Amino acid sequence: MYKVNEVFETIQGEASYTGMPSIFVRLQGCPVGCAWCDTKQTWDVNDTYLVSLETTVEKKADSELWANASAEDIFALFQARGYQAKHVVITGGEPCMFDLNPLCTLLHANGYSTQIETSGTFEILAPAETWVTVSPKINMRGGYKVLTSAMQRADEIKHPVAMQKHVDELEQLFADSGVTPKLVYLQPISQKAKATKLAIDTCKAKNWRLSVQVHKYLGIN
Ligand SMILES: C[S@@+](CC[C@H](N)C(=O)[O-])C[C@H]1O[C@@H](n2cnc3c(N)ncnc32)[C@H](O)[C@@H]1O
Ligand SMILES: Nc1nc2[nH]cc(C(=O)O)c2c(=O)[nH]1
Ligand code: SF4
Ligand SMILES: [Mg+2]
Repeated sequence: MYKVNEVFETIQGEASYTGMPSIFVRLQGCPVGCAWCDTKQTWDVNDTYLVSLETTVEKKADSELWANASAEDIFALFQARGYQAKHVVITGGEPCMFDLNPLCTLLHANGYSTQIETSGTFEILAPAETWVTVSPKINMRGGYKVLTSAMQRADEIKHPVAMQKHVDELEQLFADSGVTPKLVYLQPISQKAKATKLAIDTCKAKNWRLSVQVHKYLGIN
């Protein structure tokens, strides 16, 4: 069973798939502890907040409510809701705390493409066709380390930045892991002007790409 915080249909707002109509499945639970995390409501799994899957879909605001659901339950929900998007983004929380093979395999068999948003701190259990976005978490409170296997599996790296230290840590990770990723995105933390300038200047200098969380500028999910 997967622990589901929310399911919604929107436009992917980050990195290579920006602009792609997508169904988001946000899973509950994350021990990594990024100070600037924009989804802190997904960190804890509290049995007091266990609800039905329907309830999580009808959320009007971020909350810690979550539901147990199988891959089949989640797919049935897409059909019941009449979602039209054919790309599914599995995020969290930290989705790689779950075995994502059953969900991705079922979705691929039904004509969907899949993408995972992960911190790279847990083994990635998903089919080869799944697009993997690793947003490596370096020196966060929870003390988790980015796995070299995650760096090797990544189709793209997306790194939130607010200060030069974050850029330096990323380059150190590339050196330590021996992985030189093909696609590197810098994402300004929380749309701050200083973070955005740093990201643009660094992208120009290193031939990396900018990812600006388009959904936040648009005021949509
Ligand atoms: C909320 S995380 C969930 C998936 C997974 N735990 C991870 O960190 O990749 C989804 C994406 O949002 C990014 N993110 C979280 N808070 C952010 C913020 N305040 N500003 C910019 N990006 C942020 C993360 O780095 C990650 O790329
Ligand atoms: N529109 C939209 N795009 C996103 N890309 C990654 C997101 C995430 O929270 O993982 C996200 C999100 O929450 N909304
Ligand atoms: S790893 Fe992802 S969900 Fe977990 S705290 Fe960091 S940004 Fe938030
Ligand atoms: Mg988000």
